[in-house]
Amino acid sequence: MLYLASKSPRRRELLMRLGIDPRLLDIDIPEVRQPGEAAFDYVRRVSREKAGAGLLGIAGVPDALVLAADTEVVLDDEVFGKPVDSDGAVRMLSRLSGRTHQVISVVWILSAGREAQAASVSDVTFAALTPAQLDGYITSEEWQGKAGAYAIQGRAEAFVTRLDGSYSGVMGLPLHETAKLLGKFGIDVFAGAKE
Ligand SMILES: Cc1cn([C@H]2C[C@H](O)[C@@H](COP(=O)(O)OP(=O)(O)OP(=O)(O)O)O2)c(=O)[nH]c1=O
Repeated sequence: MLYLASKSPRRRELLMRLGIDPRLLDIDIPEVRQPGEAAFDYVRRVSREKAGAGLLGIAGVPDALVLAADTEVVLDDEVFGKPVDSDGAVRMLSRLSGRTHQVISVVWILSAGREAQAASVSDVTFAALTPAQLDGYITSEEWQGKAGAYAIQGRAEAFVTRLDGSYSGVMGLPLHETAKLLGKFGIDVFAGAKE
């Protein structure tokens, strides 16, 4: 049985695209980068902690696999998580405007006896945003709950002049890497296996 340790509706939708309908685990991990912690190490750690918290929540369930992921936006080695309010969103989007940033997603699968992980790093280039575009985007509220204050799967795709990497990875769950990872645990998404 596959459990998804995530509150993100996007991650569930993306897993369902692979034909998997996971059980959901509600986890809440503090996302705080340690001083001196490299951006990539931070994303890996948080992803691992989410999976670990999920596994704790179902301790004793036989054959359980827990999948979790973390996605962060990185610019100039600064990690942009989810903005706390609209001012924070304006600050992040103003920084991303006219520049190329990285989106790092790490997927982690954990079972009682085994774990494996995969990462996806994408380069995303934004056009220079006009004040009107920025205002309009803030009003749309699509930035809420999204790393870097944007969702590529919505209006913000119109900001993107170039994407070098994984679209699903930017959205929160890189499907190529996830399918490969599931294969290591005996779940072949192309064989129609559901769990
Ligand atoms: C950059 C980007 C991020 N996002 C989302 C994916 C993630 O939900 C979120 C990044 O925050 P995360 O901390 O990775 O995930 P989350 O808090 O939403 O969910 P959970 O920890 O319970 O799994 O940003 C998009 O939906 N589209 C995008 O284009």
